[in-house]
Amino acid sequence: MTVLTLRNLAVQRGRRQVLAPVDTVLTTAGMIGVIGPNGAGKSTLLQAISGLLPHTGHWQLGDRTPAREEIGFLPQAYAVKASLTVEECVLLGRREVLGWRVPPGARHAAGDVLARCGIAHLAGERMDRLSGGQQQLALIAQRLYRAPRLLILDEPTSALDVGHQIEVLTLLAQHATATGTSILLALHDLTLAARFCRSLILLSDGRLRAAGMAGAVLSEPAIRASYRVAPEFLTSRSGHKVVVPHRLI
Ligand SMILES: Nc1ncnc2c1ncn2[C@@H]1O[C@H](COP(=O)(O)OP(=O)(O)OP(=O)(O)O)[C@@H](O)[C@H]1O
Repeated sequence: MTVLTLRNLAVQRGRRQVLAPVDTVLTTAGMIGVIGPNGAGKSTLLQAISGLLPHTGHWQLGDRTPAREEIGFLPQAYAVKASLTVEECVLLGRREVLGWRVPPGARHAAGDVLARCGIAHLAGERMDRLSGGQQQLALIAQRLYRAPRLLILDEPTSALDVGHQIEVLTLLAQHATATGTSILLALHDLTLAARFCRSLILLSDGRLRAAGMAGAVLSEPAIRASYRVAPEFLTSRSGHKVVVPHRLI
């Protein structure tokens, strides 16, 4: 069982501390979700762990901090302008290993990842002619193809329809279990977070509000204080927790 340790991880942007020291230890069995309202510091935390933002404090996975090349990071949705095909985009995920000559086995493996992401039919399409959601699926496929030790995804389902949200989160959870990859991802949908993440980190106003097992983090007082909504908790027919936010009155 791998453990993610964050020790006083903090980020300063200019004169402002946008992330106050985060100090917690979580098991990475199952996915770890990072939740919190807009501007809470989710992207900041993920970018700091990815090595893209200078930070103070320390973090490690297991008994060491992984090198940059062992981390796969997918930033929040952005438009891809490159005139690459989807297959080429996926293959670029392992460019350092493959070089510019792509053996047939590598193309086969890329095709397999595209099929698992449900977009094998888009392999020959140009990235810059895809919809936002299709681009997001292609970029997730690229990160999976890269197969890093730690996969960090910033709102990977933000542009996806409900069917693809479930498909991608199921795929990521299976990938984590099958390969032992640790996955850390920011999510806005609390019902999806409850269903797919074993552990959660809840941030608001640049501070850690709660961390631990998903069921404990998604408490009425924590959600009320962080999101300023009154949550109603239901249980779906399949036994999953459903979080319905209501306006505070
Ligand atoms: N480039 C920047 N320069 C200065 N401050 C920034 C910059 N980017 C983000 N911030 C500030 O850092 C704080 C945390 O932002 P962050 O993007 O981490 O929030 P978030 O939880 O990911 O929000 P969202 O859900 O809206 O994506 C915000 O107050 C934001 O204004």
